[in-house]
Amino acid sequence: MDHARDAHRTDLMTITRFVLNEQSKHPDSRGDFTILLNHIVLGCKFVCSAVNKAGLAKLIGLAGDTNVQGEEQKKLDVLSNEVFIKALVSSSRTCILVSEEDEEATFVEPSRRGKYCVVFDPLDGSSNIDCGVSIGTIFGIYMVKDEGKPKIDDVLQPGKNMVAAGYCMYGSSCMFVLSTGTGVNGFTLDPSLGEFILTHPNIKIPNKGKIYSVNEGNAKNWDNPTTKYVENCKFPNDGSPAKSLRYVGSMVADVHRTLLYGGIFLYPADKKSPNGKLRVLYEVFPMSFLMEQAGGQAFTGKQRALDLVPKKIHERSPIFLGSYDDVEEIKALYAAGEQK
Ligand SMILES: O=P(O)(O)OC[C@H]1O[C@](O)(COP(=O)(O)O)[C@@H](O)[C@@H]1O
Repeated sequence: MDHARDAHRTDLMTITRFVLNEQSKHPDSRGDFTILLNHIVLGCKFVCSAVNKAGLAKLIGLAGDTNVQGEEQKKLDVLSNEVFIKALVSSSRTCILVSEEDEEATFVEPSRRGKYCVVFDPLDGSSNIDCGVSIGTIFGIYMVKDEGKPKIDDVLQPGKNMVAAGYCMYGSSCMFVLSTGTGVNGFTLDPSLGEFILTHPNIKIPNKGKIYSVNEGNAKNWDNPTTKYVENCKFPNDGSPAKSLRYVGSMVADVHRTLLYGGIFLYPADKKSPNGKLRVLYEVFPMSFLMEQAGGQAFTGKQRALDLVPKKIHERSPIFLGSYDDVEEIKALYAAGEQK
């Protein structure tokens, strides 16, 4: 699809108009879904402007605290987290919030409570924040079972139960990519309008790609199927050309490229981190939801990623996601490994 040529055909479809149209697919939510998404969009615009002027506004560097992951928090991590917590609570459409930066889930007070649970990574790619390389925000949305009595089990659900997921990438352009369960659409922020405009309608990932994306620095600790798969990418044994390696080190940026160009992104388990590094609720699930909606797939090394049932809110899982045929290859290697 030639997005630039088709842009005029999407007749300046703003994300607000788009979501309003989507709203008709959520007849039960009385506009709640639109209001919630507009508050997430507002949070992304706020963070986008803070990231753009980080160097000028002394927002570079460490905040001085450590988060639940044991990571030193960056000033922008803390600011982004506060922005999204405020935006989500002020929407009066949420009841449980799970953030990468907060040890415990936030239960919204009854007077401002709504029916949605939001899991999010307010600023993903922290290792790239201070050098201006693309970073992003990732989110997933669940419906609460009983609005009157929200429980932590309402977010410890399989990823396939999410009603929407998305990310916002703060890169050379600011892009908001969203799925509400009926395909994936991309919106580019027009800074002069302050509006996200539909520029990438109905994104479909190519069935097979020419790119693999992994931190090869961990190679010595990988298991056999992963080692074999990456070896095949570099030295294909079927005469096909070698894949190119691309790795930004920000999941949002690496997954965004994979979604548009095809190929595979993997963060496997290794001897040092047997559950991998990436968090199930607010990294693995939203990206897997988007990948499946775009025609790709997401695999943990053992199962379909969206079938996972997390036991803890900051649980980690290995992940292999991207073009359908590329992920099939690694699934076959793990299946073969199991037979041995
Ligand atoms: O530096 P590594 O080990 O390759 O890890 C990079 C991965 O870690 C992350 O930065 C983790 O996310 P946070 O920065 O939000 O903690 C991902 O964005 C990225 O894919």
